[in-house]
Amino acid sequence: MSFHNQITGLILAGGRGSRMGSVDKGLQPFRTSTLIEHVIARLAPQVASYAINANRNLTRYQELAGNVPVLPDYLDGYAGPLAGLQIGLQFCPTELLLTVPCDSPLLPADLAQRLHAALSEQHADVALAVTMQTRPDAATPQRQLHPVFALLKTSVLPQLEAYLASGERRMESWFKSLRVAEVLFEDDAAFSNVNTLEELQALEQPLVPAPPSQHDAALHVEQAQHLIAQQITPLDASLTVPLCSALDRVLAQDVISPINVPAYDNSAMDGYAMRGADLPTPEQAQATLKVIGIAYAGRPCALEVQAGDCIRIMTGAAMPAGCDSVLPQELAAAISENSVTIAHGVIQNGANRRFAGEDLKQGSVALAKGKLLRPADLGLIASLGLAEVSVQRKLRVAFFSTGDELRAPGQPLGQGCIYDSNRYTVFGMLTRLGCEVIDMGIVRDDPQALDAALRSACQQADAIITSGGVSEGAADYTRDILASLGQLSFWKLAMRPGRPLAFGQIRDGAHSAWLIGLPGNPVAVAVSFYLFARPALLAMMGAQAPQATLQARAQTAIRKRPGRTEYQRGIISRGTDGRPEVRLTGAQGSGILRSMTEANCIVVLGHEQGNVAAGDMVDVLPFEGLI
Ligand SMILES: Nc1nc2c(c(=O)[nH]1)N[C@H]1C(S)=C(S)[C@@H](COP(=O)(O)OP(=O)(O)OC[C@H]3O[C@@H](n4cnc5c(N)ncnc54)[C@H](O)[C@@H]3O)O[C@H]1N2
Ligand code: MOO
Ligand SMILES: [Mg+2]
Repeated sequence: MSFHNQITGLILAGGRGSRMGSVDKGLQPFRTSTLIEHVIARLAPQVASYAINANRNLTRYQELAGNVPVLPDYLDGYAGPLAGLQIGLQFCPTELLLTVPCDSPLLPADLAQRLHAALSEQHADVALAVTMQTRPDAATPQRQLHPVFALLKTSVLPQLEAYLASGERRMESWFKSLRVAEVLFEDDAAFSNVNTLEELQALEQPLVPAPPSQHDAALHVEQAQHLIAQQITPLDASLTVPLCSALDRVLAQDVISPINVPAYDNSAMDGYAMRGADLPTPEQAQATLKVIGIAYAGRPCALEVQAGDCIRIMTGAAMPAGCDSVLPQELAAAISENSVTIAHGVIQNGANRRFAGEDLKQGSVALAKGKLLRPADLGLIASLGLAEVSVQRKLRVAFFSTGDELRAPGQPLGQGCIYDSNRYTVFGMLTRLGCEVIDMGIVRDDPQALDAALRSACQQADAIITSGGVSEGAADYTRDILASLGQLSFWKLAMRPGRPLAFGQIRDGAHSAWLIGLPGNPVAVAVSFYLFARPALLAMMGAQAPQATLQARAQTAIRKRPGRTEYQRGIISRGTDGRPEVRLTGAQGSGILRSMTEANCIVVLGHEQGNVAAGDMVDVLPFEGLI
């Protein structure tokens, strides 16, 4: 049996938040949501189900987590984490309970898996996370226990209850009475918890932009993305287009609903509209109502029902005066030409009535500026009666490949030459992003040719995407020309593939354009486009389109060197237990484009991460929706 099925998660959110001014920590805003939502996103894939231990705002927690159990302490007076553990163990439906605090939003994705392995191997009662921390006052790293990150057997509950009954409340000293397995985690930051609002702010801004003098330092992926996001502002250019031309474009203004949707109360079923007051009581068992008229969608019935009356009604027809409930016709006990019989208990008072404005209220924001318009968005705008919509003008993006060895498909291939594939990958990605593309072909490895091509692109385009010539070879000129025409922001990244990438802005006369110089290797082109060109272009469009990662279990071990982020081509599928699992597509060389076409996702292995064992959870970026 997979370890997931044996583990119930418990998020400890029952503290006073004293050092944060007594706020409810789990509900504090963090990045785009709340602390606890980040914890849930990390914990949920690792466990069969989870509950929250909270002592305040119970309904709010329930709403955020989608109706998971929210358990207040059994002991009174904010008795600390052991009180949370007690109620968690009492509730726990599985053999094992995994606790995590609500204020550690970066908790490890492989926490459950690694604690579980140690617990089983060492036949322990509890497995705890440990990291090595170097404190300013100590010369060597010290072992730091994280007792709130614990995997426990539920069989320890009687021991915990006896300990609490003796008046004890300290967690670490209780653990001393148990068989404990300690598991060393490398990434200390994953256990960072937030005690003060200052710490929260510090965690919100972990990305320190590199100073301009450090162009040559290899930036972390997140630092580079942060620099791009800091520098790019949306173009201020919109136009009004007919609805059918707005698909895949970015909304330039909020769409405000001019009407209530639906505009009037109506029926959700074909059946009989009636007064809920006429439904039979248990004593009556049945009631027979007189059918006095018929209501169609688009043809309302003007009659008003009196006690004992009903009106035959079609789905979407306006509710007739006096009616508040609809009996679906298949639930009637008997139907004759002029009457319908209803048994007790088949519908509730108010059933099957759609209220005016239940979808959208007049004057409310139906869609927010920045939305990338998908088919359902067009439908929603149409449902408001709007035939046109204000969208961002299409981004104009010029692109070309660089390299003396490149030949266009369809041309003969000379000695030492290869076909230009990057331009077609880039064309596809730009087109999918809804850009107006300007294909400038192949440019030779020649500084003058490159200078001329970039100036011409700058005259025509908002952004320029090139490939090749950004590394340190004798024929790699892109960075130098970029620097001579404007400003190079950074070029070297701690990632693979895609180590070199030139990002900056160039000017020619009154025109300026952002330049993203992708590396030449074909897989590096695709990966770098995803990670840097896509967010940069979307930011220029003013679009809100975050990349969604998900987690999957690695089917095999993956080799990974800490100190750079790696992106490996993978195939994600549903495992025999119904959960996502991922395998690599084979050789990962950055020139092997075939393994990119075989893949349906990229496995993202974080900067600090080391080797991945088979069965570990890894982050995955699905291609669907990206390219
Ligand atoms: N001494 C070092 N050499 C290299 C390093 C390094 O750190 N030190 N980095 C390697 C990495 S990683 C990459 S990625 C490449 C990046 O190279 P460039 O951006 O300078 O690109 P080129 O040198 O022009 O070409 C590299 C490679 O890609 C092929 N290529 C180029 N354009 C296309 C195209 N349009 N279609 C298909 N294939 C293309 C080209 O023929 C080369 O094989 O540098 C490494 N070197
Ligand atoms: O960035 Mo390179 O793609 O590792 O060859
Ligand atoms: Mg090169």
